[in-house]
Amino acid sequence: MLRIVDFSKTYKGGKKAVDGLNLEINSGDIFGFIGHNGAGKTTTIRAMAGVLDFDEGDILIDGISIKKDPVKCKKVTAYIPDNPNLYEHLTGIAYLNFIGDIYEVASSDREKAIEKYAQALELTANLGDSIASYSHGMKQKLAIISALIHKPKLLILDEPFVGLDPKASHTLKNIMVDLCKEGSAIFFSTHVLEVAEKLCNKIGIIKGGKLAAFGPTQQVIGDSSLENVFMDLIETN
Ligand SMILES: Nc1ncnc2c1ncn2[C@@H]1O[C@H](COP(=O)(O)OP(=O)(O)OP(=O)(O)O)[C@@H](O)[C@H]1O
Repeated sequence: MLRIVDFSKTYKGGKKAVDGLNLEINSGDIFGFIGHNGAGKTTTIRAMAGVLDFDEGDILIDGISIKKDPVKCKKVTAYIPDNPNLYEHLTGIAYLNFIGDIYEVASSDREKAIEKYAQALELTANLGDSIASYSHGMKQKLAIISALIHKPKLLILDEPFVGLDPKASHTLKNIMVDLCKEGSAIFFSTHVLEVAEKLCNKIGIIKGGKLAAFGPTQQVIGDSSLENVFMDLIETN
């Protein structure tokens, strides 16, 4: 579903944020992308989502290069940034319908998805309100619902649990598990290692722009814990 091949990104000014990254995620995988601040997670995620240009390597979604056909890739992908920028002057429901229109989701499918996820995330009563009146967590919930309307084959989330209350975090985890059971793949970054350890069947640890560990969670962790493995990797040069 996702193949990252020799991907590197150097920002203007010469900062090489990601250096020769290779990894592969399949349908049904929940992949947790771990790394210290500035390790290169958001850079990778933004390139995957088609919102950041890059010169070196390629990123293939469902077999299609994000460089060669970004529109086709975006049709099967949903991306929730760490700080979603929503259209504040719209109501929640108008925003969801706007996204449904962009992805050409039939109105009955759209209504079902909105009802299901708004109820699960307890946002139904607020959908008629303007987004400008939403709290940070409510905006995040709306962004999550909007990402699920077209049933993406690849769901990309940057720090999805930050700002969500414990119940909403629990609900989101269940939604992620269900989505993967239905054949989607999920790629998310997090600093919450306990969540990654419990939720993910695959883990990648990025350090200084390079992949320091990658594989099935059990293989990466062994007899240790993700926290211990992470600390060992980060502290060795
Ligand atoms: N627009 C930019 N211009 C120049 N350098 C950048 C830019 N964006 C990120 N960087 C640099 O690239 C490196 C990787 O940043 P990135 O945002 O990908 O890290 P991250 O792993 O997501 O970090 P965090 O956990 O703090 O969100 C950092 O050294 C950062 O300073």
